[in-house]
Amino acid sequence: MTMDSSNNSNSNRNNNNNEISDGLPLVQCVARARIPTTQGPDIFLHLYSNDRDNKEHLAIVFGEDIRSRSLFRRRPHETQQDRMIRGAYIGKLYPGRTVADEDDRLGLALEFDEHTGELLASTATTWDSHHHTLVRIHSECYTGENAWSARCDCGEQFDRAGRLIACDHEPSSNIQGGNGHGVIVYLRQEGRGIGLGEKLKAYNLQDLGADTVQANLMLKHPVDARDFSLGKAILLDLGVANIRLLTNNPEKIKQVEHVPLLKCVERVPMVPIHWTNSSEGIDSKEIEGYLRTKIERMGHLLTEPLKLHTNPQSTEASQKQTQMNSPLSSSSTLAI
Ligand SMILES: Nc1nc2c(ncn2[C@@H]2O[C@H](COP(=O)(O)OP(=O)(O)OP(=O)(O)O)[C@@H](O)[C@H]2O)c(=O)[nH]1
Ligand SMILES: [Zn+2]
Repeated sequence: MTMDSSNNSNSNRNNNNNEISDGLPLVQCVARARIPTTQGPDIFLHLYSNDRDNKEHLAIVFGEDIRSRSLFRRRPHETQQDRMIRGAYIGKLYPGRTVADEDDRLGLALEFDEHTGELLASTATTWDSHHHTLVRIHSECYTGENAWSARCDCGEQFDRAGRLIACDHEPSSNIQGGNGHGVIVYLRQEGRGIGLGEKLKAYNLQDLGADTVQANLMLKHPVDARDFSLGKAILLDLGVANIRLLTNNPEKIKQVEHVPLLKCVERVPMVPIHWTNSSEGIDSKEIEGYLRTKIERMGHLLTEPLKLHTNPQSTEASQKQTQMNSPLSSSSTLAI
C-alpha cells in the first residue's frame, strides 16, 4: 500500500497545540468501521498506511468520539456518501442515512476548518486529549493470537487489554479501567520485529535449550528489533496525548513517550492471569521460561511467583549461558 503524501502532510498534528511532531512517521487512517463484538461493546477498527513500510497497522478504538485527524479531514470533491464509506462519520450508520458530518439522532455535528478541511475538535463531539486514555501497544503474534500458543502471553494480554478498556474497574486487580474509552494499537511487528519465519526458527532453538534472548542472538537478530514510532504517530493522529500504558516493558515506555506531545502518565501492569488465579490463564513450562527471560534478561517489571515448573537459573549463570551461545559460538551445544 502506498500513501498519498499530499493527503497526509498534516496527519501528525496534536489536538491541542497544532504542533507538527518532527521525526515521526507520517500516518494516514485509510478506513474505519464499527465492529460489534462478541464481548459486548462496539469497537471502531482503524486501518492505517504510513511512509515507513507497506504493512497494514491497526488501531482498535473503544469510544466513537476518539477521532482520527487524518480520517476525518475533509478531502476535495468528496461527497457525504464517500465520507460514510471510508468511516469518517459521527455517531452510527443506519439504512438511509445521507449525511456523514451530522448525526440527527444524537443532535451533533462535526465542525471543520473551512480552508484546510481539518476537523475542529470540540468536547461535544471529540474525545478531549487531556483525558488520561488507557492504551495498549500490542505487537503482532500469530502463534499467541491464532494458534493457541502456550509459549507466550500475547493472546491473553490482548484479551485483557480489551476487557480493561471496556470496564470501569477490574475488582481482582483494583485497576481502574477505561470505562469504554481507550485504544489498542496493533503493530505488525511479528516476533519482536524479526518476522514469523525467524520466530519459528527461534522456537526450535528454544526447544533445543536456548531462551528467547539467546535464540534471537543465535539467529543474528537483535534481542528486540521493534520500533514503536508508528504507534506514537497513530496515537497522536487519534488525538490521544496522555496515556495510561498497559505494559510491563520499561523500554516500551521510553520508546512510546514523545514529550511534550505524548506523555505516559501511568504504567498499568499486566500481571499474568495464572499468577493471580491458578485455575485460569496460561500454565506451561514454556511460558514460565518466557516470562522468566523477560524478567531476568529484559528488565520487565514483574515479580516472579514462588513456584515455577522449571529450575530457575541465577542471573549470573544465565549471563554466562548467553556468552556461550553468542553469535560467535552459535554452534555450541545448548544445555539448560
Ligand atoms: N523473537 C521472538 N519473538 C517472540 C517470541 N515470543 C513472542 N514473541 C513476540 O514478542 C512480541 C510481544 O512482546 P513481549 O516481549 O511478549 O511483550 P512486550 O510487548 O515487549 O511487553 P508487554 O507490554 O509487557 O507485553 C510479539 O511480537 C510476539 O510475536 C519469541 O520467542 N521470540
Ligand atoms: Zn506471543
